[in-house]
Amino acid sequence: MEKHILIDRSEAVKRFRPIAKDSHKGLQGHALIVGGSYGKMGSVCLSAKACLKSGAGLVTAYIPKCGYDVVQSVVPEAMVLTDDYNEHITSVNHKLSLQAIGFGMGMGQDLDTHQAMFHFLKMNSVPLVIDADGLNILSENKEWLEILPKQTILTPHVKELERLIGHWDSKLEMLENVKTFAAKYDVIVVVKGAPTLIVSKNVIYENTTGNQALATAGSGDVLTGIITGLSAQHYAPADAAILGVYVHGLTADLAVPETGHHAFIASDIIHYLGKAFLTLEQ
Ligand SMILES: NC(=O)C1=CN([C@@H]2O[C@H](COP(=O)(O)OP(=O)(O)OC[C@H]3O[C@@H](n4cnc5c(N)ncnc54)[C@H](OP(=O)(O)O)[C@@H]3O)[C@@H](O)[C@H]2O)[C@@H](O)CC1
Ligand SMILES: Nc1ncnc2c1ncn2[C@@H]1O[C@H](COP(=O)(O)OP(=O)(O)O)[C@@H](O)[C@H]1O
Ligand SMILES: [Mg+2]
Repeated sequence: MEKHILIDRSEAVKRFRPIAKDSHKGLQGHALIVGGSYGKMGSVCLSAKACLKSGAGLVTAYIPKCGYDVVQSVVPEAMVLTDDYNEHITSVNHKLSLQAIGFGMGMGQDLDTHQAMFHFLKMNSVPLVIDADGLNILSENKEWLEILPKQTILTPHVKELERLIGHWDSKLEMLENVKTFAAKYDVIVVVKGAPTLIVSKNVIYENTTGNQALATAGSGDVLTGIITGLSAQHYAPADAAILGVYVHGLTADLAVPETGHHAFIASDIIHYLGKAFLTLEQ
């Protein structure tokens, strides 16, 4: 029989590791956030900042040239590498030693960007989180799923999931199809929604945190940053996904008594991350 596990505080605490007193930024992991295109650089800012605020020691953003001033100004803690091209990504060239990569937010789907993603996937062996246009490009090139690093984390919302695995008629059929897909390609699928479900090795995890305040632009970009930040700290991929989804939802639960549902925006997820992580240390 399949296992169905609710992600509650005890499941999160089981996985959470406080930061060691003698740690330093080198030990906290270096994450690369690859994404952005003209008009969608905010997605990278949100991801990079969430990644830092989840404990990653170093974060570099890899973006098209036009986003340089934006990311340097909005997230001064992050380093920035730029593509040769101005408005979208055409290659992913770096010589960094990395512990995790978050890929795809705001990236667009230009054909040059397809090529860049293919060459990147062929060369890359670093733990990977793929979101948004990274998923959309994969959906157009399904044979590339074979070259993903094992246990890559995919974070589709329902529409992105449908592009990836095709149509379903019931939630049961969707879950069956996601399980088959996850097993075939040895990936972890975070099916974002209300509630978010995580499918990993034939186990379905159902998140218990979060609310409708998260129905706001950029909240998925923040989740990708959080999961990438945890992956950079050597959390096993499933643990990074489970803990990431839990704290992401918890920020909204903690915030709503103060912000209400309407005024809560993706930056507030980042703002409340400290309070959310603190609940796990108590
Ligand atoms: N500030 C920035 O820079 C931001 C940049 N962003 C970047 O923009 C790019 C495009 O991403 P995207 O998700 O907006 O476009 P897309 O995949 O076509 O999905 C849209 C359609 O999907 C559906 N849908 C979505 N969620 C659903 C759900 N839970 N449950 C059910 N359906 C759902 C819904 O379809 P409908 O229901 O209207 O048929 C909706 O109209 C991407 O790179 C992203 O990173 C954004 O992150 C925003 C902030
Ligand atoms: N009504 C809701 N209840 C709980 N979580 C929600 C709700 N609406 C959206 N979310 C969460 O917000 C995030 C939205 O991600 P996504 O659609 O990728 O946003 P974006 O692309 O704008 O960053 C997901 O983590 C999803 O689970
Ligand atoms: Mg998204």
